[in-house]
Formats: sequence, structure tokens, C-alpha cells
Amino acid sequence: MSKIGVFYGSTYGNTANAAAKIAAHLERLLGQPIPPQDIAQVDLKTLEGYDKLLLGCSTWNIGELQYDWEALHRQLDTLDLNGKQVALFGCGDQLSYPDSFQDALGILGEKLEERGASLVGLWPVAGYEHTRSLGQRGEFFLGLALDEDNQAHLSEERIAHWVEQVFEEFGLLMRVDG
Ligand SMILES: Cc1cc2nc3c(=O)[nH]c(=O)nc-3n(C[C@H](O)[C@H](O)[C@H](O)COP(=O)(O)O)c2cc1C
Repeated sequence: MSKIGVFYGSTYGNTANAAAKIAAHLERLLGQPIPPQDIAQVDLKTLEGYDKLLLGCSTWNIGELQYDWEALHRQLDTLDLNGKQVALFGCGDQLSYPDSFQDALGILGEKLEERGASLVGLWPVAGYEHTRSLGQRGEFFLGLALDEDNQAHLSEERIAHWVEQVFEEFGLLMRVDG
């Protein structure tokens, strides 16, 4: 069984709440608890001990990583994530910061790809009103884009749908053929 971890960085608690909900869905699907961990409270090297990671980061200061991830930015260069699948999620505010909405997904995603990880859990940009995002590649965000400031009513459904998608992309769906 693959080792799965959920880590997040969060300033006002929005991404922390999302991480808790994501972990609860994973627990239901896997039948075992996956306690979310605050990235500020762990040694970054811990991430190397997991096969599959779900990493949460909000965007702050007009296009920057959330503070705890920002503080770890240089240390990220020392990580070996070869062979690991990573699913990103983040919180942002598309109406107040339309030109940098969810930039953290792009900054973190590109760094993790540089370190050998492959990203799963890409999420369609349809349904958002931003104008520009470093977190966007083609018609997709590099992970689940949540907006507790303007679209909180959509978050539960987005999370439920996305966790199912990631679970499948992680190759964890039990298939009964024939
Ligand atoms: C000073 C400030 C700067 C922000 N900059 C951005 C930004 O550039 N892009 C974005 O999408 N959201 C931005 N946000 C919105 C936050 O990402 C959003 O409120 C998020 O839900 C916070 O999540 P957290 O509590 O997990 O840190 C900013 C918020 C503040 C107060």
C-alpha cells in the first residue's frame, strides 16, 4: 500500500480547513486515517517518505506562496521527489486578486516538477473569473483552486469531486474486471 500524506500551509485557516475536509474524504475512500499536517510543524524532508502527496498552499502578498511555504522555498531545492505523485490544492481570492489568482499553485507546482514529482489533480479553469494566474496551464489549474472569499458555497462539492479524481489518478481505485 502506498504511503499517502496531506500537508498544508495556511495563514487564516482556509487551506487548513480544506486539508481537513480532503483528509476526511481520503479516510472514507481508503478506510484509514490520513491526518493533515501543518508544513510549519514538520521537517520538509519528511515529504520524501511518502509515495503520494496532497499539498495545500494559499497565495499571499499578490502572487506569493503562503508564508510557511515561502520560508521553505529554498529548502525545496534539496528535495528528491522522483517517482512521486503530487496533487496540489490552494485557496485564493479571484475578485480581489484577479491577476495573481492561485499563483502559488504555479510557483509550488513548477518547483515540485523540477524536483522530480509528477502533478495530478489538475482542475478546469471554467467557473472562475480571474484574468491571469501562474497556477494555470492551458485550460487547467495545476491543482484544486478554492476561493473561500467568493465561492465558499462551491468548496464542498469541488473538494469531494477532486478527491475522487486524485484517488483515481493515484491508481488507488479497486478495479474488478471480468
Ligand atoms: C494581503 C493579501 C494578499 C493576497 N494575495 C492573493 C493573491 O495574490 N492571489 C490570490 O489568489 N489570493 C490572494 N489573497 C487571498 C488569500 O489567498 C485567501 O484569503 C485565502 O483564502 C487565504 O487562505 P489561508 O487562510 O489558508 O492562508 C490575499 C489575501 C491577502 C489578505
